[in-house]
Amino acid sequence: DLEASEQEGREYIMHLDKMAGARKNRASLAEWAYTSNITEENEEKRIQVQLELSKQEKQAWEETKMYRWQDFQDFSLRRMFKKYSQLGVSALPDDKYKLLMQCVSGMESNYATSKICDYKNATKCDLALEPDITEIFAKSQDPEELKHAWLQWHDAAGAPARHNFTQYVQLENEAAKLNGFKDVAELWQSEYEVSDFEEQLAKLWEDVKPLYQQLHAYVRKRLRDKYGENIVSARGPIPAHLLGNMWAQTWNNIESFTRPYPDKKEIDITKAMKEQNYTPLKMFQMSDEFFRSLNLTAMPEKFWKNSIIEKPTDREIVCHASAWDFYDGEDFRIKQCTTVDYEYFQTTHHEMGHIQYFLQYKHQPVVFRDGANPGFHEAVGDTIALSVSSPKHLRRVGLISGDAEDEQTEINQLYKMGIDKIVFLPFAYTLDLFRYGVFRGQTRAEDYNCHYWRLRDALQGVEPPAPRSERDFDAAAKYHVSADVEYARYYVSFIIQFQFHRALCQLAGEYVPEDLTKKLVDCDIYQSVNAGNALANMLKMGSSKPWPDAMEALTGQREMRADGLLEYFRPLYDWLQAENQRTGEYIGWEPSKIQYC
Ligand SMILES: C=C(C[SeH])C(=O)N1CCC[C@H]1C(=O)O
Ligand SMILES: [Zn+2]
Repeated sequence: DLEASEQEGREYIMHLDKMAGARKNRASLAEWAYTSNITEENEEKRIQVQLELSKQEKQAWEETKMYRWQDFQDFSLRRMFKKYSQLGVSALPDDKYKLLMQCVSGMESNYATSKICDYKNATKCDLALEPDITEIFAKSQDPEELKHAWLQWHDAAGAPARHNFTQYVQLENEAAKLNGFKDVAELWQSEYEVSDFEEQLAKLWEDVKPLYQQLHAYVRKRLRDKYGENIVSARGPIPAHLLGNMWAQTWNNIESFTRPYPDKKEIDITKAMKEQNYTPLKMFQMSDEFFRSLNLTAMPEKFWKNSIIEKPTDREIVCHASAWDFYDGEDFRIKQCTTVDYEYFQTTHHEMGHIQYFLQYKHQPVVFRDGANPGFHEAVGDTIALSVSSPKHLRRVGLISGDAEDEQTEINQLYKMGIDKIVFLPFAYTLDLFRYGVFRGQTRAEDYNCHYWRLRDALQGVEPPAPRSERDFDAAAKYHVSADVEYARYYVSFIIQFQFHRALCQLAGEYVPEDLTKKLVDCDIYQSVNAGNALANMLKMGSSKPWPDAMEALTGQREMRADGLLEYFRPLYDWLQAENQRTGEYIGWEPSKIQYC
């Protein structure tokens, strides 16, 4: 048959792209209907729509093979064809595709509806992750209560997912192979379009590890001072249930009793928010106002109408925060179970960052309406939140009252940022190193839990509160494992957001290297149209170019590097080294003595 010309190819792919937009709109609506009202009927409908759409995708995929797009002259046209030549899980035969959808849906609804019993009242068993268990981890300083909540949650949300997960691994790997990949690990890493992605992750970890070890040692000392050495050892990992978060992925809930200079004025943002009668809506309006102050796009009217920003009382929903693009250029939504506190103030900016990215690239062909790589999409909101969480900005909006800036206050501030941003890295790295091993067959189902804890012990220096076995499956007690969401994107985000922040701060005139009156830690880009325009120019690109081009457009660098993060936390690193020297705290940790293999 005649080789279709490049012009025919262009007409074909633009038509295909329009059809893909309508398909993705239908898929998003069915997904939204299910995750915002978890019922058998809505689950059935969602799977039905996914099945129908996968047939249409397969049909379109067959047609793209008619074109020798690899020889086309136009870069964008070649890139569009390349992306459409990847079918994803739709490459599976219908029966296996349906089974895979059922496995993931089963894990996700188990996670979303899991409940545990109250520590003091064993007959009250309606405690949900949000807000109940999250509140226990934010407030309780009773190791036994925290251990109870940790164990019950892992029993309810982790172990029951093991069978579905094992089947999901098998089917996802089959789909990956049908797309020409060895396994899902390779498929996931192909999203980053570099041949040495895993080596880059390892290199970044080597760069940050010394800083993490110093912070880990300092926190272990403070927790041992508080709970005693029978609960927190001098040289071992930190028990995971004492760090203020179910997964020990962010430690900001223990800041009040571990911060370096406790006699400095308390800066409790959550308390101030409550005292000032903040509501979830006000949090969203403040975030929207920040983005508009940068000359970025306001949330459209449908956003305010269709979003779900508080947990409904009349039905079960997936509470894990999410941002949605309905691919029609008008309908964009957030679904989250907001509570009025500092953590959700951050999350609101995180999700609004996703929506801003959707708005900035909505003119792109559907196939380019994506982050430059998955990490970029996770970094936008967090980058804005780095300005919002600066003392300068919090003072501007009245969430902290004036306090003379001095060395000790700055160390307290960097500590507060560090127990959020530095400690997250080994957690994120562990989660996908674990799953890479599973998808590659290096970790068999009978070793899931042992390998998961070996990695968390070795990389994060945390240990479970009690012995674990293969009757458990603790990895699935984390949303992203139960919901089939890749996690290296957050590891990448927590690195590159500091490269973005530094570049934006320079553009805003808020940061001047070597100028002590313009320090990175004090930077707040609020109202800087200059910074906002540069950010918008990068976001508008979507995934139309390889991500080094997007990174270069904003930062002048073409690779992800830890230098932004290390520069930001430099004063804290120096302080921690001196402090751990002073107390003689052991740096690093010996293997856990808890039985988990
Ligand atoms: C807020 C979201 C939705 Se994209 C999220 O999953 N995050 C944001 C930070 C890390 C990760 C998590 O909660 O584990
Ligand atoms: Zn996100």
